[in-house]
Amino acid sequence: MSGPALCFEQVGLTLGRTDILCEVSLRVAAGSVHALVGPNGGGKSSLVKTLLGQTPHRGTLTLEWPGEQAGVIAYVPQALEFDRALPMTVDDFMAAMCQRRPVFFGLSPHRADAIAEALGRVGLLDKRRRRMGALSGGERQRVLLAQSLIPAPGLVVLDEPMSALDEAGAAIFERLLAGWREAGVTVLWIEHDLSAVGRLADHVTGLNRRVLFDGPPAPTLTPERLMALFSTRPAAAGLEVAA
Ligand SMILES: Nc1ncnc2c1ncn2[C@@H]1O[C@H](COP(=O)(O)OP(=O)(O)OP(=O)(O)O)[C@@H](O)[C@H]1O
Repeated sequence: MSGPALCFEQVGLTLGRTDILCEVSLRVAAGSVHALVGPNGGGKSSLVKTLLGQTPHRGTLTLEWPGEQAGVIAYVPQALEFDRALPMTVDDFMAAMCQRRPVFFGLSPHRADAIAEALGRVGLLDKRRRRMGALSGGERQRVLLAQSLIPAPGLVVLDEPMSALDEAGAAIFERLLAGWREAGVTVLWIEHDLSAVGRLADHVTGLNRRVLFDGPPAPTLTPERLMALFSTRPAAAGLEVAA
């Protein structure tokens, strides 16, 4: 399914007395892979939370879906902790995320094939009966990616999806990203690995409470801009658009 364009206009967020986001305006093109980069605490997850309706905000936020109806939004969080003793298997988790039928009735026949296919795509078919709490961090991250595939999304929101992945996991992630790109899905991707962003994103926005730069990765990710972005004090400068 083709993805929407996203339009953030003058989005602001203040929690307590702290300004988390200040006048953030940016556009994410339909069907593009758009990376958000910036320092810890720079407001990337908060911006995503405004998009997902999880936090009140100022300004406007528009999703422009290509058809009459809004499509599916998939979200892959940074991490998910599970008690090691919790008797929830990978299959149970996938069922809870992807089907309407209560998990205690088992996998819905309607979704079983899709769940098997998604777990196969992330290389976890052989671990489907393992408890979520017994998986490694990277394996859990792969499960989080698998659940984002069902039902087929038009918009995928990723919060540091590669942080726990090894080389094989990163290759799997890259294949998923290529699939989304090919299908015209819009991907908004928070990432700290700037070389991955340079290699895989169509567009990158530098965020530290406000937008410090915005453009295609190659001309935009200059040492000077990165220095300004990751310096301890958020720059007062506003939007800078790369050619
Ligand atoms: N409920 C809250 N009340 C007050 N401050 C908050 C609240 N939630 C988040 N913050 C603050 O908002 C700022 C932005 O946090 P956010 O998680 O959006 O940053 P981030 O760019 O995603 O960081 P990271 O790269 O570390 O994941 C942080 O300084 C954080 O402490």
